[in-house]
Amino acid sequence: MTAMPTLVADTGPGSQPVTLGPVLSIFDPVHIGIDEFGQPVRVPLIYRNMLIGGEPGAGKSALLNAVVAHAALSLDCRLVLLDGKLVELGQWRACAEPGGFVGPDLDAANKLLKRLQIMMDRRYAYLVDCERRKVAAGDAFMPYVVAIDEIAYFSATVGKKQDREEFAALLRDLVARGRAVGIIVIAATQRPSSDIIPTSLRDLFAWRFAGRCTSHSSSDIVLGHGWAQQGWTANSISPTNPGVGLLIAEGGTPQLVKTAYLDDATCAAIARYAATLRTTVNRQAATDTGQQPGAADAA
Ligand SMILES: Nc1ncnc2c1ncn2[C@@H]1O[C@H](COP(=O)(O)OP(=O)(O)OP(=O)(O)O)[C@@H](O)[C@H]1O
Repeated sequence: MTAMPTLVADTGPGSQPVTLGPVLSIFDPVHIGIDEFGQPVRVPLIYRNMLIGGEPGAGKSALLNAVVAHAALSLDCRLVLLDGKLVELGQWRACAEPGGFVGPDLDAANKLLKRLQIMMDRRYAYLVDCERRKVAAGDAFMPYVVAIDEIAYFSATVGKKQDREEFAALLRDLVARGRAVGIIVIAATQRPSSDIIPTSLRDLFAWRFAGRCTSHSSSDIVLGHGWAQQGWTANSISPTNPGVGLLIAEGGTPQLVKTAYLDDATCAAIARYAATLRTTVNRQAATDTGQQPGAADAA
């Protein structure tokens, strides 16, 4: 695990400081579950994106929550959450950036993605100035984890066509260009169809997880064309086994995974702990530098 500082929370006048930590790092691989041999499956997410698809109840939100839990506990990254269902990621709201949680509101989602796009452009300008190709651990610019549940809600369900198309274009740009500047997109959909995930978008996700799918073709839409014909299809996963799915990495072969599951109470407890850590570290940073978190991006 990447070494991170232990933090001391000041719990108020007259009380003893409480030591908080340890914490995680977004530069570490994220534990997402176990493989069919019971071995842990850990995926490096930095400089990568993850697509999660599958039928309703397949376990997509559970996987998304496991990844967001790691990100929330990683004080070296910022969190942005777009939740078309409001309650799937709602528990992590206090861990998100100020203004970084959007519920079922397409206008707000587009505004947030536009802000990220501007920040991405500025980060690229900075990298060009420094003659570098990507952000690194310890940079003034922290990685962002952008979690989206559910893509189709914003890109195909609500609002005006023009706004939905704007959402799809902004998402595509973030997924295509965000990696080098530390923007990691984790996006879930219960509609793995070619209108929601065209091949050109799918191929930009280095990690793809297909929970149970209703057909071979929707499994292929997540994993990549031709895998079902070779016997790798999320259509064969039992509907009574949520959380099981096929995970594929760029250029790799699918592997069967049972994802880690955090129930609501556990998510809430981790979220409270992570929010306390984040408040503490932001307060310390403001005291030490006189700057608010994210100041490097605003400069
Ligand atoms: N890894 C897991 N282990 C055990 N149970 C799981 C796991 N993942 C999901 N489940 C169970 O399946 C249920 C549905 O999971 P989840 O809400 O993540 O599905 P989903 O694919 O996001 O569904 P929807 O598209 O309808 O939101 C959970 O409430 C939980 O009971």
